Amino acid sequence: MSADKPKIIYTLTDEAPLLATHAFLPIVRTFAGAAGIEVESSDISVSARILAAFPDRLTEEQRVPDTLAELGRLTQLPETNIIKLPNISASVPQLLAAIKELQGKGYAIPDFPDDPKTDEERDIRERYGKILGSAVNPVLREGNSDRRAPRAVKEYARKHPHSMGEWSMASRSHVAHMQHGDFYHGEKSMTLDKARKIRMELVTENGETIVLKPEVSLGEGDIVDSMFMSKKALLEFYEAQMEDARKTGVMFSLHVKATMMKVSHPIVFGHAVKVFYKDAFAKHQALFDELGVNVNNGLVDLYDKIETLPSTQREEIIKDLHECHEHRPELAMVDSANGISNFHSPSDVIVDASMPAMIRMGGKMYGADGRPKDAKAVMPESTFARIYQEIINFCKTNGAFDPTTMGTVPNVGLMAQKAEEYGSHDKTFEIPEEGEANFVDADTGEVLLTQHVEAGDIWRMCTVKDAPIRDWVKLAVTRARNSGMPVLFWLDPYRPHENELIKKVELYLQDHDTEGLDIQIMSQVRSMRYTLERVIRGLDTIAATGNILRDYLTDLFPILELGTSAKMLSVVPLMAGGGMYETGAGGSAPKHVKQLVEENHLRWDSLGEFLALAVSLEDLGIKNDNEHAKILADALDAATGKLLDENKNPSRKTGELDNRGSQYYLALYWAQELAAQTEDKELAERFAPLAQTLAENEDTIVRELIEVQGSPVDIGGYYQLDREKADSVMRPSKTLNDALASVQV
Ligand SMILES: NC(=O)C1=CN([C@@H]2O[C@H](COP(=O)(O)OP(=O)(O)OC[C@H]3O[C@@H](n4cnc5c(N)ncnc54)[C@H](OP(=O)(O)O)[C@@H]3O)[C@@H](O)[C@H]2O)C=CC1
Ligand SMILES: O=C(O)CCC(=O)C(=O)O
Ligand SMILES: [Mg+2]
Repeated sequence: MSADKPKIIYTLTDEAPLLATHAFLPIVRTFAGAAGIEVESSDISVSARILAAFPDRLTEEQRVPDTLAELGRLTQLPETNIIKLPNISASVPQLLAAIKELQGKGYAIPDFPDDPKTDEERDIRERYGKILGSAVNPVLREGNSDRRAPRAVKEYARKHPHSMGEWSMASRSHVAHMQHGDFYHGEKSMTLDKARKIRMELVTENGETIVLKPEVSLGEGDIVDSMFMSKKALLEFYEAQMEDARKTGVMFSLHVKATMMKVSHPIVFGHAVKVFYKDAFAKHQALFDELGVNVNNGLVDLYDKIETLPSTQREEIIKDLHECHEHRPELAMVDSANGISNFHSPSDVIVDASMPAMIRMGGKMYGADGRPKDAKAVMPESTFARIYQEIINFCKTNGAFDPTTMGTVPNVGLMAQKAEEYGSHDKTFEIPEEGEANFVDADTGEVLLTQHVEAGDIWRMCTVKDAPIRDWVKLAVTRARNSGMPVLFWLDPYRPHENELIKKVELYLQDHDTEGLDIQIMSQVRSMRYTLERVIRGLDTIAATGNILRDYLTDLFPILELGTSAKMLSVVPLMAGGGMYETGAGGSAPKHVKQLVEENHLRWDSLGEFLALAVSLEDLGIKNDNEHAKILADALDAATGKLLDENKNPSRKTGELDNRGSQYYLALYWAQELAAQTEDKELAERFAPLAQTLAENEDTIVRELIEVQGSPVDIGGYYQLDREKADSVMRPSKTLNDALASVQV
């Protein structure tokens, strides 16, 4: 293989996207290979990341390289081209399940120490800590985010609108957030006048200094925030909201992002569970402590830990838990058939996807009886929760959005170099005792920002570097120019952090030619209102937002506009010059894996991946001056358009065309486009036979892909698939496989 052969790095991730890759990668390799492009896979699944963390516990054959670290290094090189599929951002219950599966497969990795006591346990806990939550994205996303629905996708949604629940003026659904004592309330922020090393320390009431983070190095012009959430205020808020929901007879639901805010939100989640079941906790606290029950990991943790108890004792606890429901509101359910409630696990309800689903369903969630009902959506932190109340108000007044006429809301999101909450993971602390929580200049001893905190409060530092802000502003201007759409910066001058950002945005906009562009800055709530007024008139508006709103809005609008965020194009122009091409915003869809395993039907839509690959190839073509890559990219774009026109997306129902069938049609149209193009005769000739074989055998291939459906399949694991088994499940058409294998590479 020549050293300078252009290369795409294709990530292997988890769950549904990984299964889809088993079918799609051979297609990609066939097409790219014929054009002289190398496609290298890189396993960043949660299981691979676990194994990479414990080489000392594994045999030589079992060891795997630290691919994430390697990919992180590559993001710094201008030639890097990565296709990044959604991966599991693991909660503790997911991590525990993955560990158990790997141990069962003979890997001598250690148990997860929830409450480490020895040095060895602390070391293990630290290694696992790096795998938990959003561990991949902050490393790879070394650029800002550009997410949008391409025109063809938007037109498809207009022609084939998804279902939308009705909204009524009488809907009782609403958002509840804290009014004081949350991160928004007490936030302090500053732009650094010079490069500084900052220490995070707590000076307790009795004068002791506890260093929580010895040093964070920041540069001149970087923004740094200190914020805390008061435990006392949080508990009072939960109590009041639960009582309000009970009295008014509306269902209670909790929406957090325990994966991305992997330190703070599990704590916030755990408090909700403890308040809801406070009588049972009061009665059994000593036993729960002894058992090491930690409901920050969900009620599932409690149920697992009491498994070891004698049955009478266990049943008494369960009875006491059930009794709490008598004095509490009805809880929203994740899986009513199996009694799985919103409190079961912190990663079952993830706010970016769960709130749009509720809004799409006319403001409803499922109750214990399996019926959709109005719900109180509790999001303690008010900083971003307010946007959801604004859109709910809008729907109550104007009714549900109409996908056939609504405008589109692309996003330009600030996230590079661990911007904002992405960088807070190792700078978030649960405060051990009352005192002053200070940011101190490690060289001069100067106190830069200070907060008065109490035991149990959550205190954190968020930072955003200056260079990513410049890059974000540039990306927003470029998108405004290329799309002709107005850009709104969703920034709230009352929030100290965003006020610092506003100053920079105003300054850096001056570096660009903005003549004729419509660029405005508005607070989040006003931005939402302004955008929605345009949306219902069919007008498009780019949202330029910070990292959390990037995450929230890039599920919210696509889910309303397209039915799923998986149909979106998601590009990360890496600041060092390379590119990362992601697939929509949708997650890794555990429910889809269940359907595949039980019925051999994969409803996962790989459209986002097709769109990402086309841009990746285009970029490769431009940067390497590689005509083949450009032709492949154009042909793939056209093929994706045809796929949408012909409506060959996966069906949700077993027995109909699924992900594999959709990929077959993509390969057919792609080969046909290549065979038909006249720019490169050799490439046309290479693909003509494939186009012909795939077309001639359409009935056979589709039959082979559909007739296997309907019965369970074995993929050899959940977190670590058996590659061969997964290949055979995901590639059941011999005719298709032979046709692909016949292409000369
Ligand atoms: N970029 C990344 O790496 C991301 C990773 N995640 C991770 O994914 C996991 C699950 O996240 P969660 O938020 O619960 O979301 P899910 O993956 O469960 O997605 C929510 C729903 O959206 C629909 N959906 C999502 N993607 C597709 C697709 N490609 N084709 C068709 N439908 C799709 C499915 O609806 P239906 O079931 O009705 O078919 C799915 O159940 C978590 O571990 C999370 O951290 C989440 C977001 C981004
Ligand atoms: O980083 C994560 O954990 C989730 C990312 C996500 O949901 C997104 O980027 O849309
Ligand atoms: Mg998201």
